[in-house]
Amino acid sequence: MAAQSVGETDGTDFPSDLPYLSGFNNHFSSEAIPGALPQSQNSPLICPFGLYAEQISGTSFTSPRKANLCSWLYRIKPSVTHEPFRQRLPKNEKLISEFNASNCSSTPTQLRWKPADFPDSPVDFVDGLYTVCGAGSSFLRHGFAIHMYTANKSMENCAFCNADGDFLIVPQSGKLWIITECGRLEVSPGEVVVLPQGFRFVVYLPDGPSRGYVAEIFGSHFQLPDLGPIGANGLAAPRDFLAPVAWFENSPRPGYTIIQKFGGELFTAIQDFSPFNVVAWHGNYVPYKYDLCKFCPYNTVLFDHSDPSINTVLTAPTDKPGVALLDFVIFPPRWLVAEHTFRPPYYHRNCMSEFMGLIYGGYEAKADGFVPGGASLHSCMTPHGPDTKTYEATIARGNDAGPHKISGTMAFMFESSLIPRVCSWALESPFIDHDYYQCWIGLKSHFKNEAIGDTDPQKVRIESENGRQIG
Ligand SMILES: O=C(O)Cc1cc(O)ccc1O
Ligand SMILES: [Fe+2]
Repeated sequence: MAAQSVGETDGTDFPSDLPYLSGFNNHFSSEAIPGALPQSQNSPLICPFGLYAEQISGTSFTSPRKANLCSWLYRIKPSVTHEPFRQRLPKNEKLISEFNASNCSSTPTQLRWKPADFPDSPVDFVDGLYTVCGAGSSFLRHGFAIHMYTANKSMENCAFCNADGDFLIVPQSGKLWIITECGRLEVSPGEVVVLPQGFRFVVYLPDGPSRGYVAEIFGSHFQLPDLGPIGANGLAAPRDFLAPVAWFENSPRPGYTIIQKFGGELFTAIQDFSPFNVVAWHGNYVPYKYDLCKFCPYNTVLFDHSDPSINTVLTAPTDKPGVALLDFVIFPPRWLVAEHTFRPPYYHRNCMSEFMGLIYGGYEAKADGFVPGGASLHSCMTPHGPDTKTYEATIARGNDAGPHKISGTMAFMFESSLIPRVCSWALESPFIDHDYYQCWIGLKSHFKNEAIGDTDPQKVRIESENGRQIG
């Protein structure tokens, strides 16, 4: 248990030394005013300072203790104090949580997008969100959506609440100042933030234009991966996950709008106060952030290429052991030392589907075309791997390549066991790279059939048809 207190400050001006609570899945306690947290019970008849007690559950009440997530918030007014929800108009047609033939296509084609331009008219985080692909259903509590956003203005007099699932936001450009009901988080590119289902939050853009990626998961929550034979340490350390400390505002906010995403659609409800009125809270269901530079990568130290799962930061499980609804994997700076090994990612077809993004730098498997802010999708069993330039350069370096450090880069992958459908607007996007396939077309046959003593493909075919043993 940890307790920390901060005073009331202006929500639009974050201090540079914002305090955090450290740990993953801890049961935290935090109070912005000492004494605001009820002691020895969750729901006293009268709470300290006349606060309302309100619970937020991230798992069913009866979930096993090790999976159970909930927090108690002690607030000036309860969340229910608002006018009825109404459908938000105009609709954001490009934000969805059901994936079917009316809004999506299924395609095995390798897909790649260039970075989307920042908007030229004012757009905030909510209006800047658009879904790229996904599978399953928020209603059925099984599935995921991958969204991206470009925005250039802070949210004003409104807060967002996602009833559908958890958001894992990966900012690529532009810092985010996020106020949540548990407190404030500053999230810069290179850091990621998880905003669990149901929490109200607002996104400010202190640096101006911003772009990034969002993985949304329905019916599961992120965990740290098991470490197996790696041992007790390595990859993302629990203490590097940072949750906010309690912070509240208490000024009247006429016409304040809660924008609730529910079944992929947006609804609004008006209230006359800020939802960031939680003076104290405790629990293990909290927003948190993580700095990817703190990740301690493990990899091969003699030969061959490790599967990317070795660098899993967070995993959202399904009910099948070892099968993820969504893994968040990174490709951080690290030494490549493997001997007599093709060091870039191998050519492969995967029964899982792989969505990739690039935060900064270059990606080891692609010499060109995959740039920061861009994205790629290689779905279930779609072949992919290093582009021709990367292959040829690796072979040219030969077997004697000494230890080499990949630096100044941060690529990531959202990998899912569900097969994503791709949104029509993503397929029709002006940023889609129609020539993506070309990056592999130049891969030549280097086959030398020493047994036959001939490399002419025509002759090799005839020999083989004559029944002679080849290869
Ligand atoms: O396709 C990709 O680039 C991601 C990836 C990287 C790697 O090192 C091994 C497998 C894999 O899917
Ligand atoms: Fe892959």
